[in-house]
Amino acid sequence: MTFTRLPDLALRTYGGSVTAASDESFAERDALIRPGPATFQPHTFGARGQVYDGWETRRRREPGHDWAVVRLGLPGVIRGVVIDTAWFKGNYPPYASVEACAAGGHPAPGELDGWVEIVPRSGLGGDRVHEFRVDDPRRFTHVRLNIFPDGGVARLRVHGEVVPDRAFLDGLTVDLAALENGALVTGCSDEFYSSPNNVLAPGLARDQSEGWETARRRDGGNDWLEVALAGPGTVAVAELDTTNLKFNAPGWAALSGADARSSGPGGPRAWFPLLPRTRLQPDTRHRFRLDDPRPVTHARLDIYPDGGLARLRLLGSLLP
Ligand SMILES: NC(=O)NC(NC(N)=O)C(=O)[O-]
Repeated sequence: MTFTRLPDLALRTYGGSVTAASDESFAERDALIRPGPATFQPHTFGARGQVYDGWETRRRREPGHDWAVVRLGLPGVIRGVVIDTAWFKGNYPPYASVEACAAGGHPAPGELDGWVEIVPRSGLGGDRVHEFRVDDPRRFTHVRLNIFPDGGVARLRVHGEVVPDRAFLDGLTVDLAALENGALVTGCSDEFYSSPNNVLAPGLARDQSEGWETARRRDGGNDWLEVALAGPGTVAVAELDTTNLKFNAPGWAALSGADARSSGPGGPRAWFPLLPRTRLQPDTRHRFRLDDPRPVTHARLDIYPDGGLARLRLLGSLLP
């Protein structure tokens, strides 16, 4: 699997923040982790110059280089970094590198230490997407983008596997299907309009695009997705949220569970029902108490016949 299929651990909507930068005279650092591709309108000049949807520093007149620190919304193992210089044509940085560090607690940017290089100083082009594979098995909480010597970067994507802090999971009732707890969509019938991992994202979906939406289905079948949960656990409450799906909510949904420890991670899943086929309403947060005490490692959501979902929450507890 290409690393760009993994969640972007730095994404603003996953709780990421650009906490410091050496300079942001031309365009604000926050744009680096905005969802979606960068936009551009030529000949749009503000008080600071041409307006860019990205982070852009001033032309340096002294030695040194510019940098921006990003706190990952979802700490984890970084599998690859994307540096996108979209629309920066005469003002892109010719070189960049990326460092990462792991910090506990809630440090201020200046208190971070133990930086290690995860992308060596590499050449960049203007208005281009650059993908760098990362091969370091450690869990990181922050990254630092260095650009040499200055210029503009539209987006920084930090793809990887979420590794949650177990201290905030063990012995508690948590969302076993949350991206931030380490859950991940492992299979899906259709992602025509938007990614199925969206249903595991933190917070509420602000609009239809922040949920999962499938194409209209014409073959008599039904759409579905499969989630690897945060770990083996029992599910007490299922929340199926169709918020923002007003004319395209599924008519019905069913939920199943499976314990992959009995069949092996790649083996066939022995699904058993957690919630029978149940009628759904558009634009509604549905909550259901489940009463099956069997532990599960995976969940499968079937929607009938198509549509999508804003969020899927599976509240329960991990096995000790
Ligand atoms: N935001 C800018 O105006 N940047 C630059 N200039 C133009 N025209 O884009 C530059 O780097 O001097």
